[in-house]
Amino acid sequence: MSELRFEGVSVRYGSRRRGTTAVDGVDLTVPDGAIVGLVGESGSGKSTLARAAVGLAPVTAGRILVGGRPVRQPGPVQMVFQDPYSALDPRMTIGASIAEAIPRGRTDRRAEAERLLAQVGLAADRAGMRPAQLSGGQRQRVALARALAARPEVIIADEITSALDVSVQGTVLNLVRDLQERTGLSMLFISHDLAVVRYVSDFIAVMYRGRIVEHGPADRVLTEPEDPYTRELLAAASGGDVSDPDTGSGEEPLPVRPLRAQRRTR
Ligand SMILES: Nc1ncnc2c1ncn2[C@@H]1O[C@H](COP(=O)(O)OP(=O)(O)OP(=O)(O)O)[C@@H](O)[C@H]1O
Repeated sequence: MSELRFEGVSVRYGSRRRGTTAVDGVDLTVPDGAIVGLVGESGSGKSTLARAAVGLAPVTAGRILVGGRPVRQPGPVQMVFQDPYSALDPRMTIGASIAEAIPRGRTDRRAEAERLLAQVGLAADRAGMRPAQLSGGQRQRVALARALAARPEVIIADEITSALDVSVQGTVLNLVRDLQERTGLSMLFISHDLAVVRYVSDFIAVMYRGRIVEHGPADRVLTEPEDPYTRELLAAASGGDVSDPDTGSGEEPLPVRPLRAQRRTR
């Protein structure tokens, strides 16, 4: 896995006179093997920044590096979206969708697809099913398996739990943490919801009107926020509205401190 680095990245849509600067001179690093949570309200530019890393938004200034080299397309960054249907062909079986994303030259694609299914917590017999036969949470697991199939250096997850029931969000977040620990993935994890971001992140970056207004270790940003906008987000999220499946009923709110940071400091 590799570091993802945005250096002075700007993205502008539209004409010079009547356009929008969606991303405005962003410097942001996702260290090798870390999860960076990117949080901010709708329209702050999070998705545009992510899309720039996979060639889906025009970089008008700055550069994006993976492992110190300018990012190539198609390349080492894989993105998972809010709506897993965008990545999964409804006519294809789950197994075929995953196998299709495995780079050519690998011998047993079927076995590899089954290994990836297991890695995201789905039984091998799901391979013959189609997306419509799965729940939203299961589809998101398949989307993650498909992203992993491409052997990326970095994964960008853009609002991957936003369309899920609250009771399912926690299981997908736990999967993200487990995958990161097992594979050493570098990950940019985007959500408008700080309660979600703090559950998985080593570092948190806060985006507001196209700029990063705060960035630091998750613990520090959550306990000593420097920017007033971060404080607002914290106040809004302090109840914690994500269920943690590990706590039994699935209805317990998340603790205010992120579990990830707690584990690291034990
Ligand atoms: N293809 C596009 N053409 C023109 N403007 C765009 C385009 N995509 C995004 N924008 C604008 O760029 C700004 C940032 O949008 P973006 O979707 O990146 O924000 P976001 O923080 O990801 O919000 P959301 O979570 O709602 O997607 C917004 O003002 C949006 O209207």
